[in-house]
Amino acid sequence: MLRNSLIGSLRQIKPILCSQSLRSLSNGANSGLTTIEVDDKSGIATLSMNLPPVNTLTLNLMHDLIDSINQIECNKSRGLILTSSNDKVFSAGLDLKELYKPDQERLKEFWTIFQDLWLALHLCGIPTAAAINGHAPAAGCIMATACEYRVMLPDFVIGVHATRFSFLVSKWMMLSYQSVLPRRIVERALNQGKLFSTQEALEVGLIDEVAGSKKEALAQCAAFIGTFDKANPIARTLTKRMCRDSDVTELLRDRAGDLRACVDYINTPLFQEGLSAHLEGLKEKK
Ligand SMILES: CC/C=C\C/C=C\CCCC/C=C/C(=O)SCCNC(=O)CCNC(=O)[C@H](O)C(C)(C)COP(=O)(O)OP(=O)(O)OC[C@H]1O[C@@H](n2cnc3c(N)ncnc32)[C@H](O)[C@@H]1OP(=O)(O)O
Repeated sequence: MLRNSLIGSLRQIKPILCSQSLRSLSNGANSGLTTIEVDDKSGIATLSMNLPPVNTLTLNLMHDLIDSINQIECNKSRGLILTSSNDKVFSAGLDLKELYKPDQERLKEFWTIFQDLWLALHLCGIPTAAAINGHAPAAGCIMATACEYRVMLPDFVIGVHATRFSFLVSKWMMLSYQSVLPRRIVERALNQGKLFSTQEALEVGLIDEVAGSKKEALAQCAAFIGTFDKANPIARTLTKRMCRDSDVTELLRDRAGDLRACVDYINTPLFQEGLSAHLEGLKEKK
């Protein structure tokens, strides 16, 4: 919807054609893996991921997230807060089972929808914030960095630890990380495969605030969204897009090339062996 129009022209505002009223958000044709609650007073929408046990980004969850982001934008909510219904995990990142000995066509679909989700979050016209109420490794962290503000609960971890199991990240994922953290910290953290504790994440600036509870985190995100009250919404949206233009263009200029590179890499023995060991490690943890 709004995001798709940007593929043609990043600087243009697409007229909002949606006709649903603000309070009538439903999950329509999606699989029900997300819920949307709109606060009557503030008009802010809370978008919760709800795929037990750990909100892995499966094809269906990513589809539902994109659908929900589009609905929230179309219904002219004042802002979007991304969070999780699970009280220990924000999101465990991409569904590793989709990457292990994958069916090639499904893998292409999977990677393409991951690109779509990143674009949907990155280009969302309204203010966005993440209430990180649990662990946020890998793509869980990338989703949070695509939002404009991050509030996290104590005693969890966040970061992109891909190199620990011989994964690479695409340049657009690195840019997302780099839009929040200084380049030298990103370089070191990506190379180390570092997962930051909540306190470390606050100290380096990966998150903006720590909250004592989910309720507080949601309130802090809402307060952040309220800071835009004096800005004209259209001017704000255009300015946000201008600020994000180079990162988004990096992906849009060659989406097919990114897809090819990822599919090729995922099919290498290096990747598959690292992934197999990682999956074993997750099983042995029990
Ligand atoms: C040019 C570029 C080239 C190439 C690109 C190539 C590659 C692309 C990859 C790019 C970057 C990667 C992005 C990703 O997001 S990969 C996903 C990485 N995520 C993880 O490694 C997280 C793993 N999970 C955990 O660490 C823990 O589960 C977590 C989140 C801390 C929660 O812990 P806990 O509450 O104790 O829960 P369990 O560990 O017991 O997990 C419950 C259950 O879920 C299964 N599971 C967990 N995470 C995943 C996952 N990501 N995918 C699939 N399944 C997962 C886990 O195995 C348990 O299953 P069980 O059946 O045993 O109950």
